[in-house]
Amino acid sequence: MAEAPPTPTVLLPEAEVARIVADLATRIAPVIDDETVAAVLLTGGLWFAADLTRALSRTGRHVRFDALWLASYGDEQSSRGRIDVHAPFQRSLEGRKVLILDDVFDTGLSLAEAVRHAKEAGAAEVVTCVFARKPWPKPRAPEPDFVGWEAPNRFLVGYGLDHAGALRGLPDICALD
Ligand SMILES: O=P(O)(O)OC[C@H]1O[C@H](OP(=O)(O)OP(=O)(O)O)[C@H](O)[C@@H]1O
Ligand SMILES: Nc1nc2[nH]cnc2c(=O)[nH]1
Repeated sequence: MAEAPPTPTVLLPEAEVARIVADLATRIAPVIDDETVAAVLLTGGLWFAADLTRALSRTGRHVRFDALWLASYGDEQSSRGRIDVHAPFQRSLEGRKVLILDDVFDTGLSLAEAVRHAKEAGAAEVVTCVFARKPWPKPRAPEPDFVGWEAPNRFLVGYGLDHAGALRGLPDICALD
């Protein structure tokens, strides 16, 4: 029989997640406007993007929304170092400010690729925000403009982060290692 997966250890309970998202919204709202396109990186960024856009609305900032479906990890626990584009942006970004949202920043390859796609699509300005940033021994470029939480160097699950497609719906952020 297959070995049971390790039990997730809670690192950031959902109340802390909510507090961090609300704080991010108050920091981001002044640097964007209602013409800004919030662009989520699918799939993992979906939970954070849903919460952040609602938190922005509570501050009176009602952004547009789009998605870019990138995949670098597949079902692995480390980056394959190659980014596949499963689905491009759906609407024109020409001349717009774009707020790219993702759940986690690790090697930085996904965010760099997303910024490149947004600029290629004609974005006038690109602002980036990740919920969690993991440590990395070498410089990463670009660093996100906004970071919610400095995460430890562990394999994270929950709040969009998956283990081979599972556990994304955990409301807390947990470590699986
Ligand atoms: O900084 P990086 O090393 O590029 O890692 C970050 C990316 O890894 C995860 O995506 P993944 O490719 O696993 O796809 P997913 O969104 O479907 O989970 C996560 O959602 C980020 O987009
Ligand atoms: N699920 C998951 N995906 C990642 N992508 C980059 N880092 C991580 C991580 O810690 N967990």
